[in-house]
Amino acid sequence: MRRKIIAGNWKMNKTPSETVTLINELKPLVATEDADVVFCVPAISLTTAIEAAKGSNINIGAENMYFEENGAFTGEIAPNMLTDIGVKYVIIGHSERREYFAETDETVNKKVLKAFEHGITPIVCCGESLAQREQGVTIDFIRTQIKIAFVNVTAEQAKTAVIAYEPIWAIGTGKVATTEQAQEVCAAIRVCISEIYDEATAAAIRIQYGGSVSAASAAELFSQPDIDGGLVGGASLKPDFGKIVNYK
Ligand SMILES: O=C[C@H](O)COP(=O)(O)O
Repeated sequence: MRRKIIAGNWKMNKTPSETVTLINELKPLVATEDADVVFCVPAISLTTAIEAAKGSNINIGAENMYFEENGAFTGEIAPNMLTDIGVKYVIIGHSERREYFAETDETVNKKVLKAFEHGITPIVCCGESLAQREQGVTIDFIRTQIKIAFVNVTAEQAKTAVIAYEPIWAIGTGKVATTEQAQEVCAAIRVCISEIYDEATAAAIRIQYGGSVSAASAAELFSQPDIDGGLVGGASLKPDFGKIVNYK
């Protein structure tokens, strides 16, 4: 039985001081022993967030990371800068990074490899556009994203990875995928992982759904056989996130 993992993606929201306030507010609400809870916060707030989350079950993750060790990459964050302060998770290849910051399947793969090299768990994002869904190419597209993201990743590494399936048309739109749509794609991702590796790897890897997850939709989504939790945007900034984490 896979352990659920419910992560908040704060995106570009909250200053460092607002971060302390929000973590203190959410701490008692997200307390659970039944799932891993991760808050992915802006880079400038990581240290503050780690300090504020001390003594709680909240893990702190980054929203992005660069794939080089160090050097002339102005504005980027190296993997050892994250591990040095105790960051355990990093979101990689979010659709907003792909759309606005030119990330590609290839850079996603480089970042995934680099995260594993440094012992950081990647939350690898994939997801189709509305046009792709309407063209009937969703599964083909997602399979390509997954296959490239996992090039040269070992089975042992893949077993510890997290994949977030986020249909782009459902992000921040209030238009959550139906439970059937979300389960269908998450199941297809698991099949893809079993083809790349084996059944054991497919059974171990955790697959989240993301896209307008709310307190109202979490229970049904997270009880699907291939959905192991969620990557939550807007609702992760509100007390509602407590209800999502304790969805049962
Ligand atoms: O990473 C999170 C997703 O982009 C979902 O965002 P949302 O819950 O605001 O739709």
